[in-house]
Amino acid sequence: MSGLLVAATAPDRDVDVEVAAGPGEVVAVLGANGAGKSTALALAAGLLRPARGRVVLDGTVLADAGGPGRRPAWTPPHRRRTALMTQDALLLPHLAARDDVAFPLRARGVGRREARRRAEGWLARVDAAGLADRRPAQLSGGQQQRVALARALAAEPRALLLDEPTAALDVAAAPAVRALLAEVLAGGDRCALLVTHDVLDVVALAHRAVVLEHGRVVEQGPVHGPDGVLAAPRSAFAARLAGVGLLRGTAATGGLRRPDGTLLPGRPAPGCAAGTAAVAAVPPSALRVVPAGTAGALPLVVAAVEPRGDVVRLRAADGPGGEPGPAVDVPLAALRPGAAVPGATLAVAVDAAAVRVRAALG
Ligand SMILES: Nc1ncnc2c1ncn2[C@@H]1O[C@H](COP(=O)(O)OP(=O)(O)OP(=O)(O)O)[C@@H](O)[C@H]1O
Repeated sequence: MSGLLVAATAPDRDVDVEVAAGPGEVVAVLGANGAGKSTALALAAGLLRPARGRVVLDGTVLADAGGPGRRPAWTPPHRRRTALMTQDALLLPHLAARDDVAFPLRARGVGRREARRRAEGWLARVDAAGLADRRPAQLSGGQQQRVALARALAAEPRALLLDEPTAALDVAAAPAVRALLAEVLAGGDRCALLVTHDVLDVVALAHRAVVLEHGRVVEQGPVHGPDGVLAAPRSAFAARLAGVGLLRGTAATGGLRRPDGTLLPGRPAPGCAAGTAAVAAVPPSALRVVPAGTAGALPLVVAAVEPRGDVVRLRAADGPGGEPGPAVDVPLAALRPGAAVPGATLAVAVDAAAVRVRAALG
């Protein structure tokens, strides 16, 4: 099998994940702090030995804890054809960028001159040719990440492991590094796992996403499309990341039956049978404030008020499982006195076509 499979339990941590990336696929690994994202990458990179399960890259078993009919196996990190890039570039302080990038090549036995020549090529690849002679102290955060990416690529990995690569960068540097990653990740059959808390990284770089909670995969699917993890999330974490409200109930013809008996209009996804536990993903664009008493309107009790440019986002309280409450955007000039305060009750019309109803997570 081509691509990367991490189906393993970490030692001494309550993390037991199954994450796969096919050839050329970028998989975003999402979840709250402590969910197990970095642990999944550490298992792939060989920084942790699995207590159970295995890690396989392009059909080669990199790690196997062994078991009935399976021998234990272990490939050390530097032999794995994986490259890890973290939010801190971790460049060696005494080395010029050229020598830092040449480091993995030298470790693989490439001669000094040839390693430097190739290192310069990789620096050029990440638009950092002019930085070859500089040491880390002479580089900005964004420049350091470019050099770190060149070093990762120099190892010619089959799997790139990116742990919050844009998290430490300022608002000017992050888009440039993101664009560079998009270029590097596009095409070819090298796969990647991308840990991020940034929805822009997810939409710009990833094809699929897995969501971890307490060391387990709770949700996975494509990033894009109407039933993707962002448009139709099923976990509270993915809904919050996507800026989408999430309501619980049971699937019904024409929407979601809420515990209070009201029907939230929406489109049940294929296979989401009426009467089964379900969640509705409600983007702010699906809601519109209408005059009180409008036929079919639902009440929204404001819990939080967030100014956003020329609109104010009025958000209902979170659900019992921490699901983000649905929110409606109201143009500043259209706000009535008393509407933009916690406790206010608004009437909202729901665009059923924009609300996706999917089976609740087990
Ligand atoms: N070095 C360690 N030794 C023991 N337990 C650890 C270690 N590092 C992390 N853990 C535990 O393993 C679990 C998963 O941590 P991990 O760092 O993988 O989460 P994460 O999703 O990457 O979080 P974050 O977003 O904060 O980076 C947590 O319970 C954490 O406390």
